[in-house]
Amino acid sequence: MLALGRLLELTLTGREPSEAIQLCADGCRLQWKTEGVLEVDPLGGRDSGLDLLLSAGIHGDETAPVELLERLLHDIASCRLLPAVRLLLVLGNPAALRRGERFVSYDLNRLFGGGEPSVSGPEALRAVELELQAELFFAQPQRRRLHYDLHTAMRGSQIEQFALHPCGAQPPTREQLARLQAGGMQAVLLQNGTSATFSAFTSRRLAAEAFTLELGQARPFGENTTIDLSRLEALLRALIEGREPPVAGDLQQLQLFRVAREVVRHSDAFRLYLDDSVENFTELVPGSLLAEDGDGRSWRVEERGARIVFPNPKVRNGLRAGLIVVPAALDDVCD
Ligand SMILES: O=C(O)CCC(=O)N[C@@H](CCC(=O)O)C(=O)O
Ligand SMILES: [Zn+2]
Repeated sequence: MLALGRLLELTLTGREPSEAIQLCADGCRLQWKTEGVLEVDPLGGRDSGLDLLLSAGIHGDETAPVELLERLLHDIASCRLLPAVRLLLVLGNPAALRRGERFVSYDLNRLFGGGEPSVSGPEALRAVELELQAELFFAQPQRRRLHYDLHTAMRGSQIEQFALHPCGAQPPTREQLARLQAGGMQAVLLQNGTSATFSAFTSRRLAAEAFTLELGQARPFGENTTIDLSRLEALLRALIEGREPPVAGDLQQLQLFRVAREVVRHSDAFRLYLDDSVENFTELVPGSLLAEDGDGRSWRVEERGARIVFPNPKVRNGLRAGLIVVPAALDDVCD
């Protein structure tokens, strides 16, 4: 296998490759762009016109999707997977991946598109670097742009694999949803308002079809045996080879939700009245008190069918401490 096929090893050891460009025997070209970022260009005749950005490890303790990207790259670098797309592979936060922690000094996925101008440190620099890499990659006109940002969650989930549609993006199409369903996603959560995530950046600023994918519970490297990524892996292999898999028109199996309210931690007085064992998508009791903060702020459950996603009282002040979500209908979501 070509040395550039070992992107994870290079990244975890903080080494630069001795050659930044290598050619596979079948003619595809691998180019190391910067730490954790590798571009794959197909042979001219095999290019399907898709620019595909796959990112993982934006949070350094979410390793299953990093292992998935590494498997795909190994197969590309040993000519077992023949790309027919331009592909950018991104290991988001190398310093945090080396520590096995969500972040080093600030959550990287809150810093894209100038999310927190006052924040400095390694993640602020990395956000700018990844924005630049994504901009360069998606700079070619007349091509289809697709970005999946792969994550795993801190908690267990009643719906194990789901996609988040970023704030500010065009409503998803039925075809996009069907593709996600084909990749094993059981639900799609539509967000509104603003957000400074990587997928919101590529969708809003770079006009990519972009989704964050949640793929199970976060575990350290080598301990991801209970997460089944087979459907997503099959979808990604098909996309990479330029075989758009047949997408079922029937979206009945796919659950849809929208964010009704965001719970934001404003101060150290913030209290979340949910047990640590509560899973994502757990139904909330109508009328119950969900959280309180200083200045008399409180969140009481008002919405019918409300569920909680990503509850986390330990975030920094000013950041999201949970999402109250409600069911949505396909006809209200898509044209
Ligand atoms: O488990 C959690 O609390 C968070 C899991 C995670 O990292 N989720 C992403 C979602 C990004 C998005 O909203 O598109 C995040 O919080 O950054
Ligand atoms: Zn994450």
